[in-house]
Amino acid sequence: MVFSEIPLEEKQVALNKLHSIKTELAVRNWFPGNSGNLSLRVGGFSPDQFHFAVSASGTDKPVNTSEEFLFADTAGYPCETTRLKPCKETPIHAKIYRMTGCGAIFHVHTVYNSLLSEYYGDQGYVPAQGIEMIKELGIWELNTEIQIPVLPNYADIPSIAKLIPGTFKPEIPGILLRNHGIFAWGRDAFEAKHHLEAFEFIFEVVYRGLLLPPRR
Ligand SMILES: CSCCC(=O)C(=O)COP(=O)(O)O
Ligand SMILES: [Zn+2]
Repeated sequence: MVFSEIPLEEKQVALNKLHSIKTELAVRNWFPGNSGNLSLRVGGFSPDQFHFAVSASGTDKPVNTSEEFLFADTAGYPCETTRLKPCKETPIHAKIYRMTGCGAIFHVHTVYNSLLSEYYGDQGYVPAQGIEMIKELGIWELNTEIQIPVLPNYADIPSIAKLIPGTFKPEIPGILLRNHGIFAWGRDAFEAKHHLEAFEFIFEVVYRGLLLPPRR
């Protein structure tokens, strides 16, 4: 489907949805220092052609303006005339859409995801086991260990995007950038938010668990 064929109504619904999620996550202080970005796919999907609404770069997320989002194409380029620039991590969003066919991707920097991605960065994943919240990622095996991939935090974002296929685990709807933040995705905005919340809960449990003294 070409961009102009996507109904205006669908585009407006996507923008409204992203705006309300942005507001909700900002209240939790999940966008400190202008960090983080959000995207939501619109129209049909094929790995070679899709479009998504994405945060404009450098916006102060807790502040509401009329210039928060724009639409980008498969390559991450704007597909409309706008003075806004897509977020710096748009090539990562585009790569995740291409690989997963998901419907929404949310990226946040938090203290827990930053600390754990650095702590476990050398081994390339954050391990988590026996935490009930893992079920919210759609993984129901009892006491299973999940491994949340950690990618290097290169300054050149397309170089990070190229590494995604090598670390991608279809059962884990998220990846970390080392000492940077998480990208969590889902079939739609509801599921992506749900996954993001589950990851952040898991990170807090893992982090706090590392601080507990050994049992006597
Ligand atoms: C401390 S923010 C550095 C850029 C970044 O990682 C981010 O998530 C925000 O980038 P944007 O282009 O969306 O402003
Ligand atoms: Zn970031």
